[in-house]
Amino acid sequence: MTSEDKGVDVPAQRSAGDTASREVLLKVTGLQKHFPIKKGMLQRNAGAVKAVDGIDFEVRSGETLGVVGESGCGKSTMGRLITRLLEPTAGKIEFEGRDITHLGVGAMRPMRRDMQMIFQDPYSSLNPRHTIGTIVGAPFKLQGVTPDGGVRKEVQRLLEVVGLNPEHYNRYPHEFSGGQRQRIGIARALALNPKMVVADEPVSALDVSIQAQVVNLLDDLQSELGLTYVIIAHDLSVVRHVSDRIAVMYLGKIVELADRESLYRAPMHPYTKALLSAVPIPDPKRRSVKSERILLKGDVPSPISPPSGCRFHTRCWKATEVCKTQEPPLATLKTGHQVACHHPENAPDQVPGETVTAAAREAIQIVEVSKPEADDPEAGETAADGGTASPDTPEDSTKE
Ligand SMILES: Nc1ncnc2c1ncn2[C@@H]1O[C@H](COP(=O)(O)OP(=O)(O)OP(=O)(O)O)[C@@H](O)[C@H]1O
Repeated sequence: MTSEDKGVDVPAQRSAGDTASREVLLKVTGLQKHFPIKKGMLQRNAGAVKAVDGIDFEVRSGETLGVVGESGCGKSTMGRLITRLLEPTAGKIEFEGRDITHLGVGAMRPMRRDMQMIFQDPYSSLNPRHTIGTIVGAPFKLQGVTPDGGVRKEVQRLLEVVGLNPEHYNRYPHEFSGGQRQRIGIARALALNPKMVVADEPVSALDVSIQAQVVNLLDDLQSELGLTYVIIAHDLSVVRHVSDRIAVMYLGKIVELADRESLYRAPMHPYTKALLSAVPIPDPKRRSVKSERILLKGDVPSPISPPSGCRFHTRCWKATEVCKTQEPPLATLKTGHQVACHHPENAPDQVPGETVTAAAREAIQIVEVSKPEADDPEAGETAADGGTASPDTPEDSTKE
């Protein structure tokens, strides 16, 4: 997010090319997670929730991969799979070239130092009965590690790194605001000096005025500590300025994966185009310009029985007969830009000559929205996002 978006200073935008030459830290191939549905006294198998249904991607050392998509598309499940908090149904996960797909708890323990997770809800992810000193110091205990200078000193250093007062070591989570609690979660994640951090909706439970501070903190920590991030978010405005590349998920699949610039400038998947139409325009000169928002009319189908062919065809305004029957592969149609679509935007049609179905003509509603004035940045974010942020402490006073 820009200073125009949020009214705060943010680091300069990163260049996607910066990380392209770095080594691959995480490689995911054909990853699946199907949650079985059991029914009746005998707990018979009655199908499965196909939460993640065959995804491939890589994350390079030092880069940030943003993962976006609507609620229920499988983002959190993907995050828990790659950090091995969940056992995959199929596919392969490699970390630094090592196959970790089915490592047991014991074999994973040393790997846990290198991959950490930050959770969405800073209220429920911290044990209310533990002091923040105990919470942030817990990873040392779990790993049986004593840092130089002792746990207390290191925890206090970590609290300072994330912008909290080290003197608050003995305080309890309820004494902190939402933004401060998320900083505690970040300090805990950093304790063992990880290589990769998976942040699952790290700011969506926070007030919009505090979201930028936490995103900026993550960005600063990445530069200082050389971290690699996978940042999960349900809307594109959160990951916009911190991601090098962005993966868009829909019903358990990656439908588009591209360099940030390329994705925002010329999205290829109609679903991405619809998501982007809800993101505020960051250019202050164009803020008051009217723009069109694409409202997808249909509900998200069930991941228990996703639609045949392209999973998005039931909500897509470009769908043709081939979309109903043939699943489009995630193909590289431009350098650094992969898309799974028979009729992509901003690229040659992969199945030209097909006619749009009658249902597709009814699939969307175009709404003209006036973008808010430049001097009211936060109003813009809320309006365009449908006001999704929940109330929080009004100011995130750190180091009080
Ligand atoms: N333990 C589970 N057992 C059964 N189904 C599950 C389980 N965890 C997730 N699911 C289902 O898998 C699908 C994907 O869920 P997931 O939480 O990964 O999506 P998400 O994109 O992160 O959504 P949200 O932003 O709402 O968390 C959903 O339909 C969800 O109900």
